Amino acid sequence: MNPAPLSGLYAPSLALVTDLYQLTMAYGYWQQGMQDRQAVFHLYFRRAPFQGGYAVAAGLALAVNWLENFRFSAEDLDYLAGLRGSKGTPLFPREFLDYLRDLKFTCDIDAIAEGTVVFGNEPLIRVQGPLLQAQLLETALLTLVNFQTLIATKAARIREAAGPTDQVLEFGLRRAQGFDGGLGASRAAYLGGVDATSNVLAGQRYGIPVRGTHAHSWVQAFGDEEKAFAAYAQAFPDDSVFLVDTYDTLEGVRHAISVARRMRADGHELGGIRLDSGDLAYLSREARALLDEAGFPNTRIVASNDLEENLILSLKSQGARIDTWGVGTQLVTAYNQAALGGVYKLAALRKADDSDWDFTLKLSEQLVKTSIPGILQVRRYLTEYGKPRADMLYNTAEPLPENLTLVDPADYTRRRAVRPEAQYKELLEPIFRNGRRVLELPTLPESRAHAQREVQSLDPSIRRFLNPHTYPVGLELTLHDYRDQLILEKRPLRPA
Ligand SMILES: Nc1ncnc2c1ncn2[C@@H]1O[C@H](COP(=O)(O)OP(=O)(O)OP(=O)(O)O)[C@@H](O)[C@H]1O
Ligand SMILES: O=P(O)(O)OC[C@H]1O[C@H](OP(=O)(O)OP(=O)(O)O)[C@H](O)[C@@H]1O
Ligand SMILES: O=C(O)c1cccnc1
Repeated sequence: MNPAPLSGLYAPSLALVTDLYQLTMAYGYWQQGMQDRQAVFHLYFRRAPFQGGYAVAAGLALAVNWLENFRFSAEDLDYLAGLRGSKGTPLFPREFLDYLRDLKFTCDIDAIAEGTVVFGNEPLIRVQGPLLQAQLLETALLTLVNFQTLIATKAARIREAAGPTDQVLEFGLRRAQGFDGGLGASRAAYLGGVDATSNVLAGQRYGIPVRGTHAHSWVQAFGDEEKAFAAYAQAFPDDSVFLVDTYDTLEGVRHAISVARRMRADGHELGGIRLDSGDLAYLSREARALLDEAGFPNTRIVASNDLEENLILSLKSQGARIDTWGVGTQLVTAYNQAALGGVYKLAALRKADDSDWDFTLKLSEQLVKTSIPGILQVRRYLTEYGKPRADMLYNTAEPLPENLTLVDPADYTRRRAVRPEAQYKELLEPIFRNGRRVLELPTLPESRAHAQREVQSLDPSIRRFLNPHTYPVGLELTLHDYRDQLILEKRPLRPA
């Protein structure tokens, strides 16, 4: 189960998941007769989130699902017909709305597979097609890819801290940014590396394994911890994890052990205990000792309480004996970085007489924020062991020189020569041609497995949380020179 069916939580048509200005620009292009000029847009972010060294690309399957359902329904058009400008006249004439009604999606889309590690300035999605259509895709593509990539990256960091063998459970729904935030976060968190979610709707929609323990209310409802545990064990004799901190954590562990003994006499094993407050390092060590002494070395210790990657690392360094991490708020809200600042920029436009491309850029006072012109591809060079070594952005509309040089877009004096024999792969792959999907997308578990291999293939210096190394992403020299020339042409010469 991969793309979300566009039903239930959503309206049947989602073309109105956009900003008004996309539609006003679309109308303007149509009025000017520019609607079918071929255009190229790139979707990319400038800096990896969480001050980290990488991001995990995510959201493509949701974007594909949205694109395959892209159409303006009768209700959408009725609504747009009712919009008025400040003088009270209709914003959009009927002829334009008829045009939207008959609009067929015909773009070519290339994208980087979900789960791939990506870096600043790299197009995750490249859209080539009629200007009006390509413009209309901006907002929804950004909404989907920014959030999914943000949360998948956070999950990958939490997975990194927990290590390959601990279990990581996502418990965030109650603290998420609404139903849709919770659903999307559960998907992205699974893709990024958590093992399961407590979010049942995400389980149903995406096939993510669902897991859980019980709340304090369960214990409170019985008033007596042992009775509460025994009752839970009666309901789920082979699937019980007892929350032991309602009154006194270590007393709670003793009560759990006493119930676990009775369960064993009946042929069942206690799955685990959960700690949700207090000093998790100390309490988990003490709990482990009590469980081991009592003959329950395989009973798992789950911890929760505002956990995130740095806290997990700290708990591990304190010798915590936690083997299952329940992570909610910090993961699904990407607590320390509210959003990924991905952008969608026009990079090429056919000339009015269709004779050639004009490559376009958006200037900025800061060079790093100036966009990159061209019809870009991302080429990833690999070490002899197949690990990422450096990425090159190049313009596919121009011939590549024989000797390739990468130029750091933030500092043109930093360059690397590409060895001619270096192995590489092209990251942007065709997803749509002329509006038709040409690639079977991987399933969500396949993308998740890909993400884990990808993150592990990065050098630890790039994966670390504190001051990670910058992975080299360079512009191919002729692209760099061309961009520089365009910047100089466009930048006004100010008086000294
Ligand atoms: N050994 C530890 N080292 C660092 N941080 C810890 C340690 N143990 C717990 N924490 C974290 O400290 C924060 C505060 O936990 P603590 O249980 O003291 O307060 P609390 O959440 O207010 O407790 P309660 O749920 O009882 O109100 C949580 O994020 C928790 O995960
Ligand atoms: O801390 P988070 O990372 O967000 O993980 C989710 C939290 O949600 C629950 O607490 P809550 O107080 O809502 O309910 P409970 O403790 O009674 O289950 C759970 O016990 C976790 O502490
Ligand atoms: O199952 C759990 O333990 C759980 C679920 C949601 C939030 N906190 C904990």
